[in-house]
Amino acid sequence: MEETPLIDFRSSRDHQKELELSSTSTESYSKWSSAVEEGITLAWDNLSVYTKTSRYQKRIINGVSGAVKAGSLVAIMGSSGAGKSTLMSALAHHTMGDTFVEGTILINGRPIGDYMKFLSGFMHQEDIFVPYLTVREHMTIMANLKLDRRISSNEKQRLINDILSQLGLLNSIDTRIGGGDIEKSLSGGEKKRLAFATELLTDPQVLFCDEPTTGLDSYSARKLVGMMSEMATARKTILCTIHQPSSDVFSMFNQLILIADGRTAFVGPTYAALEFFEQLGYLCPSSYSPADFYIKTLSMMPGCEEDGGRTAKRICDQFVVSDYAKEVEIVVRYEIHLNRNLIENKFEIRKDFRAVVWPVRVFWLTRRWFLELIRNPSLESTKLFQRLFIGLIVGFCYFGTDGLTQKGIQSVEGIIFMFVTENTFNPMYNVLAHFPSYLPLFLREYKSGLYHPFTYYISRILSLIPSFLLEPIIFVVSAYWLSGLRSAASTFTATLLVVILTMNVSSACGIMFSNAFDSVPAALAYLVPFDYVHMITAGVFIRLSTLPNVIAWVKYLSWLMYSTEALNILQWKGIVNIGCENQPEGVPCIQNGTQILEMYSFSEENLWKDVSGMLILLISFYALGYFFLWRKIRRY
Ligand SMILES: Nc1ncnc2c1ncn2[C@@H]1O[C@H](COP(=O)(O)OP(=O)(O)OP(=O)(O)O)[C@@H](O)[C@H]1O
Repeated sequence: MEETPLIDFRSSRDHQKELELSSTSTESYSKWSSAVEEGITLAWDNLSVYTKTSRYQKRIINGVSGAVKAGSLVAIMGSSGAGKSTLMSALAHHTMGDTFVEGTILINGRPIGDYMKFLSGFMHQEDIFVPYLTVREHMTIMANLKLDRRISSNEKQRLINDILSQLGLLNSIDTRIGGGDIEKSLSGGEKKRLAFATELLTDPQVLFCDEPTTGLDSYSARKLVGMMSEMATARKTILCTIHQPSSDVFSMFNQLILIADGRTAFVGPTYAALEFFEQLGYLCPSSYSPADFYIKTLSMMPGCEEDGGRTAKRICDQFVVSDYAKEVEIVVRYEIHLNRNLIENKFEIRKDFRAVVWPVRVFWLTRRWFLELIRNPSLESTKLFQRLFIGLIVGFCYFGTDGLTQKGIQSVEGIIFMFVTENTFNPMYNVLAHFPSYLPLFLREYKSGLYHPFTYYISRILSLIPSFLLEPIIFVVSAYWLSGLRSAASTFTATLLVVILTMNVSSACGIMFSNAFDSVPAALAYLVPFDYVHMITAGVFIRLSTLPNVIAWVKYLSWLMYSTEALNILQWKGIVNIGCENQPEGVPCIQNGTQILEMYSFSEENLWKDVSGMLILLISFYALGYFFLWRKIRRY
């Protein structure tokens, strides 16, 4: 394959000395890297980015062109709101659903596309982690999701230790990442470095970093940018939006893109920007750092927007006709030429890469969610204790119930009601926040190609399965024997299975609702009336045969009805000797289980129908839950 000739638009000038840094140790991991080791030139032409809502459309980036070649460490600078993040997201193919991009973006002559997920890394401005994981756990899980499956565990650990040590995080390897109420956790700067470390795992060819130094002290910022500079010397292409870098940090960037109000004010070597500003009559005072000077000159200070705007416009207009713009134009035209003439692109994405197989991906994700679940005290341990407590209260309240007496019938019905409702409403509301709470993390990881939404969905559900089993077991075991229900082991086991199924259907219904709506309050607003309909049609509060036709069909969608009927059958089937002692005169005496079942319009024959009905609902709720999740992510 022929080597793509790269045009060096710095070659015509005496530019600053390249930093003589030893080749980065991340190079040694590129054996299994997801892209082959060739330089990447990124070029964009007439690029505009819009946001569009139903009510308005706004142009954020305004027909800009530019190019960045392999080995560049690029600072994208401009005042707040100038469009830096938007430009970088567009170049990284990382735009959100309400944003659309017009124009050409090419990587070595190839239009950018979904393949960017495998070629590039993206470090976001705001870090999102699973707070209950330690640094080691986070990195291990990420390595197992991102890296080639042929890399051994030992190699992965070596790579992780190496990256963490370069970023000064080795001492914190067993510290929880933290956030919220976790006491011992990483500092903001350490989290930033951890986010960078996560991106380094795959040794990407192009790295986009949105304000990587924000929140770092000057030493850490220098160290981080120093690492990026080393990567650039290894032919990586790195773009960073950056705010107020110190002079020595700024001097490590060899390319500069200045943005003002969505337009390009400068693209070219960092050393040349001062010269360009000087040509236009803007001299950097000796007391100013160049970075501050550019921002100040281009910014629209409150109260002086008009003047600032005029200055920025003039600089942008002058840049378009400058020699610097012409040099950029040469690279852009060359890339477009490669594209038009279908010249073979000089990189093959994932040529030798063997991705982790699906079940292994599910395993690592499930492990992550499970760790989060068991370590979050507000979730699992509290819930298990609560179930034990309520189970014991139910058991003591109905202590020693004798189902073979007239009074006992009502108690048994009360216990069944508690078994059904306690395993319906609590679990259903408990899972409502489960999916929305990690939606931002999921969207970010999904967009970076880490996994398919289905993998995420399955793993989140699998991580809940232990509690979906443990909770009803604790509840039934603590309540069943105390309350004096039928003592046959087979009846107890069947009751336990029905209750477990009930809890699982309820949770699946909660998961469906949590994915169908954008927030927990919105989901609750619809779930509460939904629950009422199902509760009324459960058969306890109304004889099912008397339901008006218009609503009678709902009972077939009510797992509360299936569960109540199944538990009634288990308690009353075959019971023939209910005593009528002390029954007041004139009050009818119920003598056997069949009469009780008939009283609620239940049938002894329906046990398997009830179980099947619940299984069908379980599968349907999970399927609909996934459909709603899939529909939701299409908006982003
Ligand atoms: N999805 C969006 N919907 C509406 N406006 C948006 C959207 N994204 C960005 N903008 C607007 O576009 C402009 C540029 O935003 P952007 O985040 O790119 O700026 P920035 O230069 O990175 O700013 P900062 O340095 O403060 O992060 C801002 O005025 C912002 O409010």
